[in-house]
Amino acid sequence: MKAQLLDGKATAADIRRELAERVAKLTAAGGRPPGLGTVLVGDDPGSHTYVSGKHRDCAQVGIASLRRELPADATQRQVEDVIDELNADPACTGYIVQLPLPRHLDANAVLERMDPAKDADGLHPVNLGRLVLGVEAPLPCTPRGIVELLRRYEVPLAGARVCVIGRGITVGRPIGLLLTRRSENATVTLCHTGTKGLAWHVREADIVVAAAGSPGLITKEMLRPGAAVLDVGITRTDNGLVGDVHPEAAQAAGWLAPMPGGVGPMTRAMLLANVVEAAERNANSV
Ligand SMILES: Nc1nc(=O)c2c([nH]1)NC[C@@H]1CN(c3ccc(C(=O)N[C@@H](CCC(=O)O)C(=O)O)cc3)C=[N+]21
Repeated sequence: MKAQLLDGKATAADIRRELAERVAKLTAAGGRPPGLGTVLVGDDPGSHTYVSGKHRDCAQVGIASLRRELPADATQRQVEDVIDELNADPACTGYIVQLPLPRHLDANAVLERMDPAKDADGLHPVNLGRLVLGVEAPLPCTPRGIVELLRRYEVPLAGARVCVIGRGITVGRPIGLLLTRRSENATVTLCHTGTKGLAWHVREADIVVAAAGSPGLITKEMLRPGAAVLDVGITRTDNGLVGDVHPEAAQAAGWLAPMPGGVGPMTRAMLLANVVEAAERNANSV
């Protein structure tokens, strides 16, 4: 039996259509269109591709684009000046700082300087804190995209055993906070490079979120037959992009969000959703 596809590409396209209608409503009322800012430092080709994709998505939905690019040797001061500028710019509804930043820069200081109300990534410490507290705030895009994908395909979450592999700030750390809310009610185990007996933990899981960045880490033999498997790993190799889930794992999985075409497009769609929601909040507060 082959796994049912969790089609992130098609689902993201549906979400963009829904968001385009909400943007049209905002602008029909005479408001200015929402604007997404991106701050890109350096010339990592992967980062450039991602940022360009985000602006293409914006154009489709009616969100204006504000691109800010700095050279790889930009100083902390120069990056923070751009942050201050976007915080003050009324045309910028929300923005992201593309990660990772070059190593000589202090990424945490940059993130803390952002206006939390303009944090389209949900990665500002105040917003991560609100997530812990259960206070409404922009949510981290990849975890939100994963939950949305599972919901739309009606993968059972309540009581499900979820195994997350990877403790990164954008995915592994925050996703447990979303999935263990009362509204989702899953039970989450967070595995990482220090985990003993990874295969055992994966085998217990109804849902596996592979976000370690380790090519082919999750094999068919590790999976509980019928498990939902979401491949969030992306490793650039000479043979193109490789995910964390071994290609043969599809034979054991009940559902599969592949890479590409799974969680990546959902991440981008949730970024747009965070911006549209921020614009709606602004419209309601004037
Ligand atoms: N501040 C910040 N926010 C981020 O959300 C963020 C970041 N920094 N840094 C890098 C990672 C990575 N990331 C991806 C988003 C979409 C795809 C995506 O759409 N992938 C396509 C394939 C893309 C391709 O072919 O290159 C897919 O999976 O189908 C991939 C990766 C967001 N990130």
